[in-house]
Amino acid sequence: TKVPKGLKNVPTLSFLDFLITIYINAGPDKRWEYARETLEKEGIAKAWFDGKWDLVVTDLELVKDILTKTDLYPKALLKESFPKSLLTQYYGVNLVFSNGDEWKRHRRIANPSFRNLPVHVFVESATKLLNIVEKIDNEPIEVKNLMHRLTLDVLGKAAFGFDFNNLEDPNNVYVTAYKEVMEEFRNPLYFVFSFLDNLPRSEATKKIAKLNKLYDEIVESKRKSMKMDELEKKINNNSADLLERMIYACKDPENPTLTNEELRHDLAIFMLAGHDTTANALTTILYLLAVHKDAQKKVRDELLRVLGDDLTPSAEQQKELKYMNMVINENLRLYPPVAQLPRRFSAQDIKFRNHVIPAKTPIILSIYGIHHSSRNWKDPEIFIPERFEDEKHDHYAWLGFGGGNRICLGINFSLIEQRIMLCALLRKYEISLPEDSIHKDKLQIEPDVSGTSGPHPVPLIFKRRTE
Ligand code: HEM
Repeated sequence: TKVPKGLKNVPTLSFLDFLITIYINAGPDKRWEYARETLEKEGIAKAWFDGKWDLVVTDLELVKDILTKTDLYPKALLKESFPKSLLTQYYGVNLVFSNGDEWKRHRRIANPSFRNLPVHVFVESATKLLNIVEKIDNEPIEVKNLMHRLTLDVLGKAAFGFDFNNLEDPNNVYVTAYKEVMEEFRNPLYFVFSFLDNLPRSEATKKIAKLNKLYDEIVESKRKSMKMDELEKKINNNSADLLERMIYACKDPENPTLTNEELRHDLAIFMLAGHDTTANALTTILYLLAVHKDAQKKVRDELLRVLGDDLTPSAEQQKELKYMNMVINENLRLYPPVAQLPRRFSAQDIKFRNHVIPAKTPIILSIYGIHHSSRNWKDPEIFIPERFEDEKHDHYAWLGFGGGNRICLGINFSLIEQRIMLCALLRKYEISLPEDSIHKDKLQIEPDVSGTSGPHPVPLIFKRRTE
């Protein structure tokens, strides 16, 4: 396709390289290898994708503009990018994929729900996790699967009071339905060639219908049966889930309300935004601690000093877990679970340096690239938690949770969940990587067609501590 005039002088990422990355099932790390030289030098590049020219961005000045001027750079909505896709059927318009007033309506209802976090849910799941690990002392346990089961349980309970019980029952019917739907979404062909969405996918549609029915029933029954004074009580004693808090917020005459369908789409996106991301983050952080024994010891010493036997750090204590927090940041820098932000596009022609980004150009912000660029970080491939000691880095060089007003709503949710799981595991276990691990030299990362990415399965050994 013809290159728009304003993008003529923007360097081009090779389409052949792109096809190779699809063919070899490359993760964000391998894709960055192909793009690194161009993007480290220029900060922007154009890439042909699905019949259009996309702009890939790592330049921090432009990144700041994109994240702060959301009217100039709205998000591409699913129904616009993939009109007939299963993704659109399942996620619809929601808190993550919406713009302007519609987004404000969702965010206003959801914001207060994230103020009090369900620490009891985290602790309950941490206890179940320990029960599982305890039975397999000193043998490799595949951590990625375990962390996905754990965070699915946490999210189900915290978001809508549903116990997937995936830690204890890996083949629960709803878990299977959820996994199968996610598998359908992962097919890269549908991202690259969206015309394929015109073909019927009846099996996949049925699976989605099953999950939608579950969410719908939960939303409807809560809306109908919950009396306001009951809800208020639950909110006051912090036992209400996110959905109940959102339903309660809808009743406030000051707030615009959300329909049952909109709430269902929010639940669906919470499951993706909150479960896979934190699961991948926990997996990679456990891998890093298994490989960097000195860091593991420092995190453990610190948590024993700050918390002793307690499993529920207060807000004060969480701040005191300084080294753990640095390791959490460094983990999200090295292995950002959201490797690239959902696409934005330019709402009008935008001047940038000597280029003019034409209106409607799809824009991809590469978090992986920003986190691994030697322009932003010294020795970007090396694990150095201390680099976060005095937060000297550029504000937009670390975007683990995004930035600007579309910044992640679940930051504290995820951070507290991660801290509690690390406290639970490290206090009792010494973690190490088996000698024959495929990750021995480097963590092997899976493809990231949908924007979220994580490692290939990571078996780790948990040896009970004797001290
Ligand atoms: C390590 C874990 C997590 C990571 C790495 C992560 C990352 C992100 C990123 C990068 C964004 C920005 C997306 C954009 O600008 O287009 C985002 C947005 C969002 N995240 Fe998270 N997230 C995590 C956990 C969670 C959790 C636990 C929840 C909820 C339970 C959550 C809910 C959301 C929501 C609702 C948004 C959309 C906010 C908006 O547009 O107003 N996230 N997240």
